[in-house]
Amino acid sequence: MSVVEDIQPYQLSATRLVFYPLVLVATGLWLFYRWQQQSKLYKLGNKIPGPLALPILGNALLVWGKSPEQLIRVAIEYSNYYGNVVRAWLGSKLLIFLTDPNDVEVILNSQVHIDKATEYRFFKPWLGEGLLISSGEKWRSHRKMIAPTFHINILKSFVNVFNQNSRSVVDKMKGEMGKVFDVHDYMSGVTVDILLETAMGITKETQDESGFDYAMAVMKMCDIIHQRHYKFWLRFDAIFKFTSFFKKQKKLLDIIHGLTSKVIKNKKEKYIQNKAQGIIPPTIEELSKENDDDTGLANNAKTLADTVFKGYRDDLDFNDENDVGVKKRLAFLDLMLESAQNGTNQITDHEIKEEVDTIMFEGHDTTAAGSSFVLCLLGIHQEIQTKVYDEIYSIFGDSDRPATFEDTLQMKYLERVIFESLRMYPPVPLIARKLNHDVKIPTNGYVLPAGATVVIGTYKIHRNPKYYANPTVFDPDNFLPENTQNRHYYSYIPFSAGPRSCVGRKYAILKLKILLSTVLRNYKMVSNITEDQFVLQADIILKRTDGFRVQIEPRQKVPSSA
Ligand code: HEM
Repeated sequence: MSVVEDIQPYQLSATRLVFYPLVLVATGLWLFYRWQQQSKLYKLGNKIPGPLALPILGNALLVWGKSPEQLIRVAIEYSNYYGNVVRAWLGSKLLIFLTDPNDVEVILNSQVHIDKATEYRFFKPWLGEGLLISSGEKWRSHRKMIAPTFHINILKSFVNVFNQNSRSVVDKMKGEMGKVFDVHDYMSGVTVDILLETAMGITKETQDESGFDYAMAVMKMCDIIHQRHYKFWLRFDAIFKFTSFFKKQKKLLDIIHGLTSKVIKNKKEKYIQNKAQGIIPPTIEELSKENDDDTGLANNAKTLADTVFKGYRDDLDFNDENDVGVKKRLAFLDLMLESAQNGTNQITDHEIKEEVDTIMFEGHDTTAAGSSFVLCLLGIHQEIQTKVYDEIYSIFGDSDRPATFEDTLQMKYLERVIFESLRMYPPVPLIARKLNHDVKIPTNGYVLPAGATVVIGTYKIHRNPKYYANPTVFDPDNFLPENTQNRHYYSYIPFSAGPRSCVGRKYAILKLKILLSTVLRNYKMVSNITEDQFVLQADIILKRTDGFRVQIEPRQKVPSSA
């Protein structure tokens, strides 16, 4: 019997079933690869240095299965090896990493390259088309409307909210005396409480169970989005929908959106009732122009931040110095509702909800991580903590009085400490943009093609020895005026820069000064863990996966000279 006769009919059909589809898939992949090689994206992308890419997969294996801690190490290694412009292929997706301030300026300072990368889509079910992820005309008009709600006069009206909540977290931390604990838990809790009040007007007194549930839901949602960034399979909606994370996300979003919608509805009803009685709240313009003669700070109001960020040319510097003090306090939500009702801005209730949700997210994880890093660093660098406390003592003595806005202007060394901490541990370590047009950058005249995703490595830029003499040493003097004045503006971008920079920058700095000074007036931070033991994770927000572990001791309210 011949060999062919030996093969049974069912074996032949099985061969056909497996073999032909395989040939078809392989041919399809090969044709795709050939087509890809001819594309402009591919040709321009491959002129940029980067690791050897496999057909179809590109460099995906370099990141496959890596934990967030490993990813940050891989990114730094490749950037050290290939230089300031590095390309990588994730399948057919081109990523270009930039770490030279001159190149970064071309992207961030542009009015054209303002679209966010597709990775930001994980926020969409939560934030909708809010400021962080929207693009085009919608982003432009909302930015124009929201930036003025962060006017320094409006921020000043939040000083008491910052004080009360800072005092309250100090009381809560008392139970940790003598133990090693994760200070991020406390910083995260107080940040959400402050945001509930400043963004939505929900105070401790008016806050019922739903306020607490909301705070927990915001924290858990951040966690799910973190998971979707670093667990590769969760990136695909088709898979994510069948996981327990999806069910959890649905429940959390019901809580978050339920509360925001309820608050907006109640506030709108109240606004209409008040209006009928002739009670009309002040407009954003009125609040921004208001002058309080009693503080007399006009010429004194410039801070280090004004110098450090002055080269950004963003929309946050509307003549703040002339405006001092404000008596009325309105949450961002009230201001947006008011401007929609009085016809100044065209914004629907749904859009207001998206913007409030966005502020709750953006304002939370960033400042919680920022404040936690500062407290850990001060626990490690005792001599710097002593200097910070001496400055605080010179402002407050041993009193327990709350901080005023004027006090925050005197916290010059603390401000340098905050800036230095944001340099070494920027809460947003990466900024990603999708290019819709080709763009030429100064480094080697490379042309970055439309369709590529540009990833700006803030963490790496901040540790460039060309701009910081000892980049890995925590040294607040990096922000002495003589050291900042000639430094490239884009070598320090914790809040991003240009038209899409952080709208909450001034809010964040003011809040951090009050919160941190209140904690330090009551406790001495202590840490046995040194910086080289920090385990950092690369993610949307830079955190320590080993936890922000510190100890606290009661503060002896005396200056070091006593
Ligand atoms: C230390 C604290 C903070 C840091 C380091 C920080 C950093 C940033 C960065 C880097 C961006 C740009 C993100 C990107 O392009 O992908 C951004 C955007 C933004 N931030 Fe912040 N942020 C902080 C605090 C806040 C606070 C407190 C708020 C609000 C209360 C806020 C609201 C926003 C909003 C709404 C955007 C989007 C702006 C736009 O696209 O036009 N941020 N932030």
